[in-house]
Amino acid sequence: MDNPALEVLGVSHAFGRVVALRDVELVVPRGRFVALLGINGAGKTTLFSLVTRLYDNTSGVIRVAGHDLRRAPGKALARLGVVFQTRALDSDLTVAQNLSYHAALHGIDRATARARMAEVLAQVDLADKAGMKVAALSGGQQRRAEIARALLNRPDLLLLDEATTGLDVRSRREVLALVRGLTMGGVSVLWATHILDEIAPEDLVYVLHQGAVLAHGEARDLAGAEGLTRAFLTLTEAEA
Ligand SMILES: Nc1ncnc2c1ncn2[C@@H]1O[C@H](COP(=O)(O)OP(=O)(O)OP(=O)(O)O)[C@@H](O)[C@H]1O
Repeated sequence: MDNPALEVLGVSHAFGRVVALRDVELVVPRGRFVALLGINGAGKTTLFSLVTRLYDNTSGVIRVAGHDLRRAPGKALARLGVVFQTRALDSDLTVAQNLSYHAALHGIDRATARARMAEVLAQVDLADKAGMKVAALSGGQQRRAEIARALLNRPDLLLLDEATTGLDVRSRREVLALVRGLTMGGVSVLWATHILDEIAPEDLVYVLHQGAVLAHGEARDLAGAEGLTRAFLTLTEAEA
């Protein structure tokens, strides 16, 4: 259990001539909320696609909870929960139907799935919505249902790609608070965002720009006296 939840070591990726990631080094320690901060095109989704094995990483090493993604993909992916940018639930099915389908995909037996469903719906405060069609939920509730889905296999590491996109201010705050709360229960989080005010002073932050990590550390240290927005602009403008 001492291994970091995620280690990305010397990882690069290109789409033809477009270099999307350059020698990226990133670590998510156990129980931490880590923000991956970058503007559109920085490489956040590409990094997530490598960690989820949508793309094969041909350079460097990626380990999830100590399991090498190339040598032991099954073990590594079993420790992972993912909330993608695009909606992943079937809106014509109920929350419970969506979750049981996903549990079956993970090879979780029916009795365990039923218990886990109750557990994860309570974690995201949707215990009373299991029987509702996804289409009837608010945007914030749908995001929470997606987080519940990602928690079904009790992951060590939760990846969320721009999870608050399209949500109003209140729902955004709720989703963020909920995910931060999960770290108290031992889940480690990698939260990709371009929204600076989603980051708290105690968070670990990786600033990704044009595929490279420009800086990392606790947000309060990166922000210094000038504040995080100014520090981010200074870092990324120097590279523009
Ligand atoms: N399938 C692809 N084919 C070609 N180029 C791609 C592909 N996917 C991403 N890219 C390019 O790789 C770079 C990184 O893109 P990526 O989607 O990872 O960034 P991002 O930080 O997730 O941005 P966004 O927030 O807009 O999703 C960009 O220059 C993008 O145009």
